[in-house]
Amino acid sequence: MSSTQTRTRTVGEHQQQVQALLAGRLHGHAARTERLGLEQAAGRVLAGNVAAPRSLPPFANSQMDGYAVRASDLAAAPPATSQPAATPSSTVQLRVAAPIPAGTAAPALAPGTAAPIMTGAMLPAGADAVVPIERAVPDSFYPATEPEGATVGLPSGVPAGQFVRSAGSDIAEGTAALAAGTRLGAAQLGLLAGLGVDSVTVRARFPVLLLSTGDEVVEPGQPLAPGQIHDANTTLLAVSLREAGAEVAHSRIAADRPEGFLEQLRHDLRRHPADLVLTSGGISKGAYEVVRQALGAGGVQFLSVAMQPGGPQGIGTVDGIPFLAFPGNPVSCLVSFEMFLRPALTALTGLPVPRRKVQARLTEAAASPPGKLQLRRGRWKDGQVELIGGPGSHLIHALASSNALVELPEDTEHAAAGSEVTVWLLD
Ligand SMILES: Nc1nc2c(c(=O)[nH]1)N[C@H]1C(S)=C(S)[C@@H](COP(=O)(O)OP(=O)(O)OC[C@H]3O[C@@H](n4cnc5c(N)ncnc54)[C@H](O)[C@@H]3O)O[C@H]1N2
Ligand code: MOO
Repeated sequence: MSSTQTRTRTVGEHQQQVQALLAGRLHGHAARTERLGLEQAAGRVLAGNVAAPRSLPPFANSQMDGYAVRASDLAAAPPATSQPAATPSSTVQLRVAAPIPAGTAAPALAPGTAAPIMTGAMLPAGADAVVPIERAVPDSFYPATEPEGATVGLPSGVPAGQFVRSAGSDIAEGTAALAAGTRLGAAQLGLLAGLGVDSVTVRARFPVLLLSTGDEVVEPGQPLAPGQIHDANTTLLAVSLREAGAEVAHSRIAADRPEGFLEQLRHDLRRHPADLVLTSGGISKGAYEVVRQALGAGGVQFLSVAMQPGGPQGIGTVDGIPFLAFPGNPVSCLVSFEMFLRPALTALTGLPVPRRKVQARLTEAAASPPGKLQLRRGRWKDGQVELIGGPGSHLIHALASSNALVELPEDTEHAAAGSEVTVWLLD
C-alpha cells in the first residue's frame, strides 16, 4: 500500500484503536510507583489501599466552646453545691472546674463540676456531654483568675454525647481510608495529613516522547524569521499529558526532513525511554510531511478520521513503542487529545478525569461538514452555548477564550439557533 493513500475511520473506531494500542503498554504501568510528599501527590493516583494508622478524631473532644459535664449531673434536681434561690427549676448549678484549652490533657472531671472547654479540646475522663457557652448562666467564661468556688447555671436534661465528637467517629484505626486507584485531590490529601501520614505511594508518571515537527516551528522566546511561527503544540500537549499522569521524558522540534527522522527518534528513545511517542504536524497531504514520509512505510498507519478538526491522524508503533501522530494545527492537537488520548488514558490509568458532558442550546445557527463529527469551541453558561471563533483549527485564541467543545454530529449539516447540542466542559 502506498503511504499516501488515506483510509477513513469513524471517531469511535479510532478511539478503540488508540485504547487498544496503549493498553498493552500501560497495563504494566500500574505496578510502577513512587513515594511523594502530600502536596507533590496532588492530582496523582493512589497506588495501593491506605488504612487509617490511627482513629479520627483520635480522642473524644468538644464540638463547642462551653462546659464539659457529666450528663447525669444535669439529669435530676440541683446538687447540693448549687444556689437554689432565684434559679429556674430547669437550671442546675455546678461548680466551675479548671478550664481545658485545646491541646492539653485535662484531669478527670469530678462529679458535680463543669469544666470550661474549648472546641477541639479533649474531653476529661468522666465527662460525657458539652453545654455550649450560650446556654450557660453566665453566658461567657469566667476570667482565668476566677474566684474560688464560682458556679455556673446549666440547663437540665442534657443527653449524654451532646456536642461530643467521639474517638473514631470519622474513621476508626485500621479501617480503609482510601482505596487504590483514588485520584488524590485536596480532600483526600487533607485526610492523609489529618491521619498523620506525610507521604504517599502513587502510580509513577508514564514517560512520553513529544515531538513538534515543522521547519517553520520555533521555540517560544526565540526570534522568528519570516514565515516562522512559535511552537504552541509542545506546551499544549505537555500540559494535557501531565494532567493525564504522564511526564514528558523529552521534547524537541523536529525538522521537515524525513531522512534521519527515524534514526533521531530511535536515538531519543534510547536516551529517554518512553511508553508513548506523540508527534504533531507533518501528516497530511503536503509535499513535506515529515512524519508520514518517514514512518508511513513502517509500523505507522496514516488515516483520516471523520472528524473536524483533527481529521488527519497517525497510529502505530515504533520498535514496539506506541506511536500517535496528531495534526499540526493547535486546535486539532487539543481536540485529538480530548477525543482519543484522554478517554484511553482515563480507562487505563484513571487519569485524567473524564470531561463532563451536558446538553445545551446553541445561541446561533451553525453549519457542519456532512459525514464528520465537528467539534466547535464555545462558551457555555446557564444551559446555553455561544460559539467562539469559526471552525478553523488554527484559532487558538478562540480556543483559549472558550470553556467548552460543542459537538455537531456526523448527520448534522445545519444546526438551528436554539437547537440542543452536546457540550464538553473544559473547565
Ligand atoms: N490538501 C490538503 N491539505 C490539508 C489537508 C487535506 O486533507 N488536504 N488537511 C488539512 C488539515 S484538516 C489539517 S489539520 C492539516 C494537518 O496538517 P499536518 O498535520 O501535516 O500539519 P502541518 O502541515 O505540519 O501544520 C498544520 C498547521 O499547523 C501549524 N503548526 C504545526 N506545528 C505547530 C506547532 N507546534 N505550533 C503551532 N502551530 C503549528 C503549521 O504551521 C500549519 O499552519 O493539514 C491541512 N491541509
Ligand atoms: O481537521 Mo484539521 O485537523 O483541523 O482542520
